[in-house]
Amino acid sequence: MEAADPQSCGGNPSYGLCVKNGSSERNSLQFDDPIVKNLVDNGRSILGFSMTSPDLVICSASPDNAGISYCDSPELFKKNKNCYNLDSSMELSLENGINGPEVEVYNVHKTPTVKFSNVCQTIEPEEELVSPEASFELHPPPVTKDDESPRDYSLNDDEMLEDGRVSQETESEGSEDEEDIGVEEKFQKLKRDFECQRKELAVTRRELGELKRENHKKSSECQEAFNSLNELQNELMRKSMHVGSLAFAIEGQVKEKSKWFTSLRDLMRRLKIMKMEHMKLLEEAEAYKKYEADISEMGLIIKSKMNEQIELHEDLKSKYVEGAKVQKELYNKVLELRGNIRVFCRCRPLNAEEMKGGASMALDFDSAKDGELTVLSNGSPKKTFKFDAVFGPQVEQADIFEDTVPFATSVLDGYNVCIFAYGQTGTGKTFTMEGTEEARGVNFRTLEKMFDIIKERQKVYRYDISVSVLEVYNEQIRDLLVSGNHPGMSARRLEIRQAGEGMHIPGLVEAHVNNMTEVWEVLQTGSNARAVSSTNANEHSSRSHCIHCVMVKGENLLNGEHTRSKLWLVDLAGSERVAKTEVQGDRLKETQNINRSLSALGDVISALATKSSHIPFRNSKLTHLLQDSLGGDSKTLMFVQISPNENDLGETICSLNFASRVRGIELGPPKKQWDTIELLKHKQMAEKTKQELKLKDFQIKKMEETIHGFESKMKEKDHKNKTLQDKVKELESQLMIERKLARQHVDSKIAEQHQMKHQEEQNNSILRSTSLTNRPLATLKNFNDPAKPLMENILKPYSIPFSTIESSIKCIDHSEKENNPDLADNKSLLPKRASRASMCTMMTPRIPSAATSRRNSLIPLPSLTQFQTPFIPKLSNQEMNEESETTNCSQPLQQGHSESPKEVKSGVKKIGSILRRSIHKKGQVRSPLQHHMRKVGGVNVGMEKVRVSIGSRGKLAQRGVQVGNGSRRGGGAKETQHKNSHKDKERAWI
Ligand SMILES: Nc1ncnc2c1ncn2[C@@H]1O[C@H](COP(=O)(O)OP(=O)(O)OP(=O)(O)O)[C@@H](O)[C@H]1O
Repeated sequence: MEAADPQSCGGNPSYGLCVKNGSSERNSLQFDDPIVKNLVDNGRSILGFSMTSPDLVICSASPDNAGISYCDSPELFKKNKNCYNLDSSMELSLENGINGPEVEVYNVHKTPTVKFSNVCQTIEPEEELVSPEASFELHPPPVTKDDESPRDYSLNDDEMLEDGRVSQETESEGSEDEEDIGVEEKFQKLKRDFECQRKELAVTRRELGELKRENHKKSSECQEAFNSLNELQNELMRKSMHVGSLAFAIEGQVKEKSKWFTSLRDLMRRLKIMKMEHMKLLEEAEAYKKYEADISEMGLIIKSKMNEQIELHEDLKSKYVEGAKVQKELYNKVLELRGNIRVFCRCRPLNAEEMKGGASMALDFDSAKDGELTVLSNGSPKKTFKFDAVFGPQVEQADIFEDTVPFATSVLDGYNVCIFAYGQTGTGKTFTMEGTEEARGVNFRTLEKMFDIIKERQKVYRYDISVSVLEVYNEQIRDLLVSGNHPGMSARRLEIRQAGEGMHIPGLVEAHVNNMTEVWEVLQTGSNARAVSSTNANEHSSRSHCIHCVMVKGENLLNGEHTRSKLWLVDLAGSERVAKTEVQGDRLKETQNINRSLSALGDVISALATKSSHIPFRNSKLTHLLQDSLGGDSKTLMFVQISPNENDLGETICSLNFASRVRGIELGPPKKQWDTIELLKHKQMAEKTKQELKLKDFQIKKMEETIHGFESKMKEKDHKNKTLQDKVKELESQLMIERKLARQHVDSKIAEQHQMKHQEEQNNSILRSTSLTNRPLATLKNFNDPAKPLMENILKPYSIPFSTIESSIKCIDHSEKENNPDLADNKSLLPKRASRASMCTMMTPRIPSAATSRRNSLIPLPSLTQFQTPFIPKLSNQEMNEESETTNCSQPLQQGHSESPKEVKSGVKKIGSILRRSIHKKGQVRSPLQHHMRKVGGVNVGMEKVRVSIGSRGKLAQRGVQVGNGSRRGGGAKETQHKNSHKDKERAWI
């Protein structure tokens, strides 16, 4: 069967069916209705389904029949315009399926429109949809009135006869001039043709009936698909709602989580700071521990030193005991010497001149060993003197010094010692004291001995020796070590001052000597500077009293004792008789001064001998200077020098008498000359050390206290750290509990939602059943009557006013729901939503919704906005109400009159694309969406992370959904079968 070409049919605007016979004869059945032409055109309907294929509906916007789509191809439209009457239009409704009798043709002033259904867009244009698939809902087509019987496009026999008659009349009128026989034959032929055509028409009618039935089948399948599509949309809607609520819950959880994280971060920072402080305190504590260890080490060292000192002290004590013994022995010897003044008598030998003059010896030295000296007069003993020692003319310098050594020792022991030589001029005083280079005198030897002893004592004692050399010349003190002081020259006068430690001459040069070389130089310097002149008695007579003052500072290294002692080595000027020496001028003056000072010395000695209360030390410079040595607390050694010449006997006896008086002086026990300054210094040092020890003890106590304080602080810090760590742990545990509670809350919400949905569905089903029961029995009969068209049965329940659905759509603001789960959970809104969903669930066999997988992102797909913008705004409230009303009315095909063809086109396109996409999504894996969501990137990253963190919850939710659908599990096998069949159908459609 082919659609007849209008042009081939004589250019008549009317159309018909051309039937090919087996004899290749082409008979055409012409119809005025262009729809019939469309039905048979190329075996495919421009309505979108094939007349020859059982696959039925191919969506006009389907890419499979893009070139044959209905009304969306301008070419076809143009072609149709060219082919049909320009003014004619048609209007088909797929809502009622492709039902031949239901196809109505309108001739004039009709706009070709196609009404799939009243597409109910549940999502407002401004809404942020979660899923485009969930954003629309296709409602079943409006009800076709039962009383509207489908128009039968078949031609009646009468009409055909009339047509034949008409054609016969026209032919007969046209063939008046033809022959009668031919007419009869033609008539018969035409009659036969007519009969054939009638038969063919009957066949065609049967075929048309078959086509109708097939059409019914296809329409029922289409309705099923439509219902399943609605079901899927509703499921998608529910899922999107669920996803929105989940997203809101997640957002809340994320916010709470961020708060917890910030608090946790703060706590961690505090903990870090506390840890840093703890580390610092630990370091300080370690440092203090080190200090403590150092202090303990110091204490140990001090203790060891103390022990050493104690040992040394003990050693010194023992040594001191030994020294004390020696000292006692020496003291006993001194006592044996009758006091502290020892007098040695030395007689010089006769000089060559005296020997020439035949001088005789006036002294007897036979008992000299016993310290006795006998003065002879004319060969007979005149007087005997007893001295500590008597040295004859042949006694050498060294022998004399042997008895002098103890005085040197006494000086280093801290005693003041005075060794002086007294005697007549020229008797050898200078020789005894100074000596010569070959025969050193007492001065040199004493100092030498002293240095020897110092060397011996250097490990125990430390000495400082300085030497001053001065002379008393004409009652003036002269410093012989000052350069430029020449004899006879006026020099700066030195005065004697009384100091704490004795007599002191300010400005006197003190030459420090460390060895005998230096001593010799000093002695030579002084000797050279001494005033010496030649007299009758002595070629080199000393005209002054020469005094060597050796100052000794000793320090006992063991006990720290300091001593300051003096050794006076005095070479007195020789007494002489003026008449005898016959001196004049300066020599006389010098002699007078010398004798005066010697007389003063004699007076002092006499006073000391008689223990006079007044000792005239100040009568002369000499006695004043030797006050310490003669005073009693020093040791004195006097060499009384005598001449053996009988001519000098008088002077000898005077000298011996003087010496005898000196020897008779009983001086008190010598006193050790302690260095009081050093003693004071040591006392101060001892006090200082005591104070330092006290301070150190105080510091040690303070350090111990600080260490104790730090330890207590450390303990406090440790306690604080522990408490903080416990707090952190508590907070973490609280956070975990909160997370668990939030998860449980979300899961419970999801479960509640599912339960609510389930209940609502049940309620709605009950309501629908009640509404069905309230319906007329005829309708129910029709519904249950399989002979009736399925669309009639299906579309009946959709008589619910659409305004309620629309209002429910309006009321549900998805954006608000997503941001406010309470709103989403609002029970007042749920029935509206449920009423919309129930329209699909009640009347169609329930297609179990497969557990739709969660979307990978919550952001809307780009296609949604494209879809919403042109289409959704058109569905205003009024329009929707109108549409719902018109849906209820008997003319469903007139609903789209208010819409322009372009809008309808775009709407149809979008609906088709959405349907295709949703079916494609249902039939295929959701990978495209996932792929798309992965591409979304930046915005979705945060939520993606959150999703990862709540993945288990998502699973739980999915489980919850499955649990919520537990009632469906009973028919699980059936459902799966149904699913598979449904999917197979979808694939077949695609
Ligand atoms: N024991 C002695 N052995 C040898 N020579 C001596 C001895 N004593 C004195 N002489 C000599 O006698 C001389 C005079 O001696 P010295 O100058 O020492 O006497 P003096 O007492 O100091 O006289 P003055 O009082 O005038 O100074 C010197 O030449 C000295 O060498």
